[in-house]
Amino acid sequence: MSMPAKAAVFSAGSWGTAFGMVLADAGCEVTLWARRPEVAEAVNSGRTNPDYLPGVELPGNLRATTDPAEAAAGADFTFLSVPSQTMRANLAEWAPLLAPRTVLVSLMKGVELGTAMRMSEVIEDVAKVGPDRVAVVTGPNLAREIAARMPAAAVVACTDETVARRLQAACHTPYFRPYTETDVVGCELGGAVKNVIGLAVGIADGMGLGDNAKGSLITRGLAETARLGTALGADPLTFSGLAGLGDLVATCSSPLSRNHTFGTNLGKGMSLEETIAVTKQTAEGVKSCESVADLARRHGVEMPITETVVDIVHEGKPPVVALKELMSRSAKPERR
Ligand SMILES: NC(=O)C1=CN([C@@H]2O[C@H](COP(=O)(O)OP(=O)(O)OC[C@H]3O[C@@H](n4cnc5c(N)ncnc54)[C@H](O)[C@@H]3O)[C@@H](O)[C@H]2O)C=CC1
Ligand SMILES: O=C(CO)COP(=O)(O)O
Repeated sequence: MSMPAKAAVFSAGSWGTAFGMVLADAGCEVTLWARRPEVAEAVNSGRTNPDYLPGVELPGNLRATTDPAEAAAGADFTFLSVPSQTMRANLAEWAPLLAPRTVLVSLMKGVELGTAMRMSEVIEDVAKVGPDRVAVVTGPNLAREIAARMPAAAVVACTDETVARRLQAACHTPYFRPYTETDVVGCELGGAVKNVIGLAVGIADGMGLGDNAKGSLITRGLAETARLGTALGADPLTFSGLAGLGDLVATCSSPLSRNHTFGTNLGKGMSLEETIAVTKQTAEGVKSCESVADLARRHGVEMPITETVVDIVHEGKPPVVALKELMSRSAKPERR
């Protein structure tokens, strides 16, 4: 019988903890790194993480530590689940501690501000590893539903398909069904841009614009995601899969989504400061809307919904004005 895979998960937020649970249920030996001792203590002694997943009983084979070296030791897979904008600094600290042949797996959905780099690019840059040692997990995976062991599919992507298959085996459970993919660029962009479109849909919901507006924003949002992806070498078909349409539908229809909820609050008339104050967890689109817009401008790609989100969130443009401008853009064919 082969040894169970060893997994390190950095860190113990909503998704790190829920995904740690998936890995544990799939038979991996999992160590979760937590920033705060009280979180590690709650996981180890109480089998809970009340700050991030209240009411969820964690499996006994999920251990936590605040020592990054202990978490990283001997891991076949090292999962990274911190806010995208702190990842570079976090990984710079952890890189010397990583197991020599570990595969680094991004669970994150963001684009770095300033560099406009995807998370796998930041990982390669900081950890000095090739693309065959870097993978991504993405798809319609709201942490609270996964933690309740509700069924979901996902994508595990790596340019090296053998690595993707190993990762697939490491996280396949009766309630979590991962599919392999080699289009890492498309998978990462799908996840990062859906957070921005999730904000846009939330704003529309908050304004009471109805379900036709929602369907229109989801579809046109997917069109601009695919336009950016194609310019960056992604396979356009990836965006009609779990990493694109699947994730977009889950986020844009769920009150569990932080990005959707953030947008809804803005659309209802809350100020940015008030909205940030009531948002307890990471809503990646708030920062990544700027880096996605930056990436699009660098490649000469038009992303009107993303630009509108930047205007509303960061430039203080009233949503009613932004709506009027979006609707009065010049008429054009649906596909071009
Ligand atoms: N929550 C969800 O349903 C899902 C989230 N994701 C992605 O997972 C990533 C993490 O998100 P969540 O776990 O939801 O966020 P969260 O806000 O629940 O947890 C963030 C974690 O990062 C840690 N953290 C925050 N600032 C840090 C810093 N400066 N240095 C080190 N650690 C720091 C926190 O202690 C916490 O453990 C994001 O990129 C998100 O888009 C992906 C799929 C599902
Ligand atoms: O990525 C997610 C679901 O797949 C979670 O979305 P939020 O970050 O908006 O909560």
